[in-house]
Amino acid sequence: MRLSQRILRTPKVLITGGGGQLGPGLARLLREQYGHENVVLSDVRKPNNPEAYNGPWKYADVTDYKGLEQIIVEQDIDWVFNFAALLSAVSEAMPELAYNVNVGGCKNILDLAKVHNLRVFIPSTIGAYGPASKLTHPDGVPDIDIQRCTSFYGVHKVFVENLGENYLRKFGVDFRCLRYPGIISADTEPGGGTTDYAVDIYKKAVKGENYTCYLKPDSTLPMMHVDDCLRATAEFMKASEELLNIARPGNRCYNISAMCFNPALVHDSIKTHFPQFQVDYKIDPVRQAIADSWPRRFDDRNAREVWGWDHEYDLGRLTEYMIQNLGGSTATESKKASL
Ligand SMILES: NC(=O)c1ccc[n+]([C@@H]2O[C@H](COP(=O)([O-])OP(=O)(O)OC[C@H]3O[C@@H](n4cnc5c(N)ncnc54)[C@H](O)[C@@H]3O)[C@@H](O)[C@H]2O)c1
Ligand SMILES: C[C@@H](O)[C@H](N)C(=O)O
Repeated sequence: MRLSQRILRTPKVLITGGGGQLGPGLARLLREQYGHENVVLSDVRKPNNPEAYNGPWKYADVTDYKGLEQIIVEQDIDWVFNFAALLSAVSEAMPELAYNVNVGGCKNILDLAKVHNLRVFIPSTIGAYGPASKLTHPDGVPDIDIQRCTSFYGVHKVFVENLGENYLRKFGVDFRCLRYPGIISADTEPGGGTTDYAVDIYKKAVKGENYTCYLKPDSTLPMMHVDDCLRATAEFMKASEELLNIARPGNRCYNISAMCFNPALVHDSIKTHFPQFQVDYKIDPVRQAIADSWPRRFDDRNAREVWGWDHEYDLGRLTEYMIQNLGGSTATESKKASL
């Protein structure tokens, strides 16, 4: 009964925390697939992106259960993508608020999913693993590993991964979760994470300025182009409940991976287009400690085998994309222009 209802109609979607780095792009993608009126974008801050004006926009605070419930009922929501969060560096600076949003907000969403029969997507992160994982699995941390995190953000995410899977087992809530790498986008700002340097470095290069990096040159982390991340999210959310239940019963948290790099490698990649571009280093101890505790590589073979995940962007393609979309010219374009 529940399943057939979900299959028969176009889902009505709510994106919470939708005014950040990832929400606007997800809304754009889902509106192309399900129709503009069927995707409600929401946040606690005023609309700050063009997508907010391309369809319904609501104020929604994930720590306010009743307020969320009102939107879910009035808008007849079927699927929720909960993007509301405080990222790793901000969570270290504001741990109480971070707990309320990252844990309390997700608990509200899961409770509402139980009451109103929702499919729920809550992203997790490479930050859901602690220092032991990268030592035990230097070639790629797998989906199932000991998760002893040393950042508040990581601790919150691990709790929500486990709570979501327990709501699946005990109450049948259709909870889904992908552990994202650091995400790189050209048209939206990163929200205060440890991986933000990988966006900022391109902005400086395109402006013709040098960059001072807060992570060490060899701090390797898993990274991903935003289009790969959002496509994975949309595809995973569409995968049938039967497929996911049969493949890995009770288990709904998948790693996804595309590339791994560090500041020195991005610098080299940018220099193939801007040979004069310089990077120096002024280490931020808080973000460096977080980066040091995270996996350098991610093993995402379950996502690839079970529901067909694959990435499109590697570092070379990412660099070309960032330069073009931030208004610069790649080496090939500059060469053509000079002929
Ligand atoms: N961007 C990445 O590199 C990355 C990597 C791994 C996981 N993730 C996860 O993806 C999700 C989206 O990340 P993002 O980069 O867009 O984050 P972001 O920080 O850019 O945006 C988060 C949004 O949440 C909103 N918000 C804060 N408190 C809220 C509240 N009480 N109620 C509703 N909204 C609230 C903020 O206003 C902000 O617009 C998060 O769960 C994050 O942990 C992101
Ligand atoms: C990796 C991810 O969770 C986020 N970009 C952060 O650095 O906090």
